[in-house]
Amino acid sequence: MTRLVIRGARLLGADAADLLVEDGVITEVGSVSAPSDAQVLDADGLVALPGLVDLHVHLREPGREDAETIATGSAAAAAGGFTAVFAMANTSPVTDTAEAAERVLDLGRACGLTEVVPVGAVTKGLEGAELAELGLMARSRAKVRVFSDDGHCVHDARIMRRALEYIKPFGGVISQHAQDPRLAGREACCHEGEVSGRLGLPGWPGIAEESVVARDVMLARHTGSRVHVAHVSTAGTVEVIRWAKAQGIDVTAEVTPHHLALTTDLLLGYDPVYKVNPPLRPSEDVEALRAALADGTIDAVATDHAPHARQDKEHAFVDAAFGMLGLETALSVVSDVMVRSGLLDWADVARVMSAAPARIGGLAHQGRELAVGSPAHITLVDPDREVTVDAAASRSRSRNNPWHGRTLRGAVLATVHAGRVTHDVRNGADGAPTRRGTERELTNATTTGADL
Ligand SMILES: NC(=O)N[C@@H](CC(=O)O)C(=O)O
Ligand SMILES: [Zn+2]
Ligand SMILES: [Zn+2]
Repeated sequence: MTRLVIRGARLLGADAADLLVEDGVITEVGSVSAPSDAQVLDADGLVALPGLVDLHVHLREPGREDAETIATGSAAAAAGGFTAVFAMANTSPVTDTAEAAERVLDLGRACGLTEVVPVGAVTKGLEGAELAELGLMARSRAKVRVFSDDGHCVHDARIMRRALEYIKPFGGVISQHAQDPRLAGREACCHEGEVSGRLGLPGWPGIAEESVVARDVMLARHTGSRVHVAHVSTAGTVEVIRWAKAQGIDVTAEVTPHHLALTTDLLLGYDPVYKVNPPLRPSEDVEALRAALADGTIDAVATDHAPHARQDKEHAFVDAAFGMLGLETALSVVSDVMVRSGLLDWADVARVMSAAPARIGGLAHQGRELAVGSPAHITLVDPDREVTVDAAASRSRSRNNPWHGRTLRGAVLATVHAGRVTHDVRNGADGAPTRRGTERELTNATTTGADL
């Protein structure tokens, strides 16, 4: 039996306590006398959250292992406090078959640093024309429940309707990248507004998102099925979701840390690190997103971690790839922007970064209260620790980190996944030994030949 004792953690809504973990399950909460064979993790003064769950990451494997692999992405996830991540289907080949989904699942398990849950494509090849094998993916070992063409919008209303009907019997959900392709064309690369005018860049208007979300909530109502709105970025979308929820429509939504914190004016320096889809919006939108996360209109925070190799990102703004890293900084950004301002407390963070995403994604064993009988997925947070982000220190294989050089308050110090410590910053100076340890495990455990 493997045993772990977590000493003196601040549990939500309770006093500090020790946790005894045996074979991956919490077996005692209170004052625990450590068995002699137990590993001990000091959590004095740290907030213990249920392991964080990310509904939206891009791990790039298979196809773009030069940007990220399931191994490097898993290491970044563990460092960010995540015990489960949903890997988007826009890989090469696309995750649009049961075999492809099982392969992602198996690669994630071989790493063992976090649960890697494959997202299935809605349409074959993400082409928007023909439904993918939704039922086969759902019935596979990967038990796919979340389907998304993310990177592309399921823009054909008839396909969206069919997909919603199809996934309803097995409790699936469609995560929609809401972007009307006619209102925000391929060339659109920043928010349509004053800044796009000044920069002379083609704009992506908020209505391109809002109009698709309005249509989709009506399709969800019509089919009685479930829609999840990926990376909500505008105040107008928040209004639509608020209305839909008030009608009892089965809709959920996520917001990214970057849309909660960063605004369009960062683009004035033409730095492609800030190029992302949907684009950074003006501060009025950012304010509305924060308020919506605080009042529950937006259910979850999801990173949309989107690593890109240098040769794809370091271009003139119009030509650079869309996307930014997010896994390692998410908790710190949420702490800095939402907790310090008093908009959320730590119990709310547990809800929006763990319980809600676990529920939306259908993971019954994740997002659970830290109590006897729960699986030991635990994230230990120091709410007062200041971190200055260093892109070069990332576990990710890519360096498109918009937080580089910024100081954020609140940080993940350790992560426990299924009873195993997958990250511990204090395990030596600046976390370096942890990192080496992690990398050794990774190179041993994967077949990708990742030269970490
Ligand atoms: N968010 C992004 O800017 N890019 C994502 C795709 C997506 O989430 O739409 C990517 O795959 O790089
Ligand atoms: Zn997207
Ligand atoms: Zn995405």
